[in-house]
Amino acid sequence: MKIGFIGCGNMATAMIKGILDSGKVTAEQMIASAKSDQTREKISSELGIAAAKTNVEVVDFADVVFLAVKPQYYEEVISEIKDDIQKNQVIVTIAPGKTLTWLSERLGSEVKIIRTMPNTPAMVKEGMMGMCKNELVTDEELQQVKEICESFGKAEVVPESLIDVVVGVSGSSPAYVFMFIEAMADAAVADGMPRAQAYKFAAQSVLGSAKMVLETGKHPGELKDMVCSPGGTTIEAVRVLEEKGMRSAVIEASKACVKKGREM
Ligand SMILES: NC(=O)C1=CN([C@@H]2O[C@H](COP(=O)(O)OP(=O)(O)OC[C@H]3O[C@@H](n4cnc5c(N)ncnc54)[C@H](OP(=O)(O)O)[C@@H]3O)[C@@H](O)[C@H]2O)C=CC1
Ligand SMILES: O=C(O)[C@@H]1CCC=N1
Repeated sequence: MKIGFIGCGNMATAMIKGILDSGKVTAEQMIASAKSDQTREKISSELGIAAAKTNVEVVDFADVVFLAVKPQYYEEVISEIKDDIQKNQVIVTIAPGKTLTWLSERLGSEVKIIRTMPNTPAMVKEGMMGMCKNELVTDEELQQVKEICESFGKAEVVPESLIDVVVGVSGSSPAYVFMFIEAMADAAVADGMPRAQAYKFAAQSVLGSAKMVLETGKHPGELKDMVCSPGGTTIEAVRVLEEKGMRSAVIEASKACVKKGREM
């Protein structure tokens, strides 16, 4: 299978590296385009795959084409490539807000489309992706693309109605987690710990806690209770987090994120 990326920024670079490292596809089977000469140079030198001069070149080469430009450029890029898309090709989108209906109206009603929402932890092969398809994509084609995407993390098929929710819970959420890590480290620095050490302690605690949720199958509340000794330190922190509205802040932030995605 030949894979192409239109746009090669943060998200595409992470995905391409994961795909290449998995060995499922060779560098000769991949191509990517970008706006600037500088990025095209990086595609050849850092990723070691062909750098396309035009977006049409990507479509002419690949069986599966990822649209990895910012949502505001989707319309422009689609009008550039739509006449070159063949019936057996699959177009994979990664932008928030661009529904299968919106995409079909612009790409053409006969085009196979998979709509996904990845996240940047793909850079360390710990991504989380939600994906859905239009009726022209076969289950086998969806499975093939899913397997490619699993080379940079986990992927799950969801109904399209949940893709905006995926933006809130995993597409954008790494940003909230980084803020949480930064804040915990700031507190440690305030109490005298060197900054680099503070990031390590904070990040490893988040990594370990996330693993506990995934690997023990226990309710997060139960895991929280296991840390809170009666009359101890943790329950004091939990009391202040509740007082400051931590859970509500996260819920409201995530709902604002989902709302924005629906409006895009
Ligand atoms: N960043 C994230 O955490 C996530 C992003 N996404 C989605 O991924 C998509 C890409 O985001 P991200 O990687 O962060 O963005 P970047 O800005 O990092 O990358 C965008 C890329 O698109 C290229 N580009 C711009 N215009 C064109 C064009 N007309 N033709 C070809 N290439 C073009 C740019 O080229 P150049 O480098 O030359 O400027 C750049 O390589 C977006 O739709 C975003 O919503 C989804 C989930 C998470
Ligand atoms: O902020 C954004 O719009 C993109 C989509 C999800 C993460 N980044």
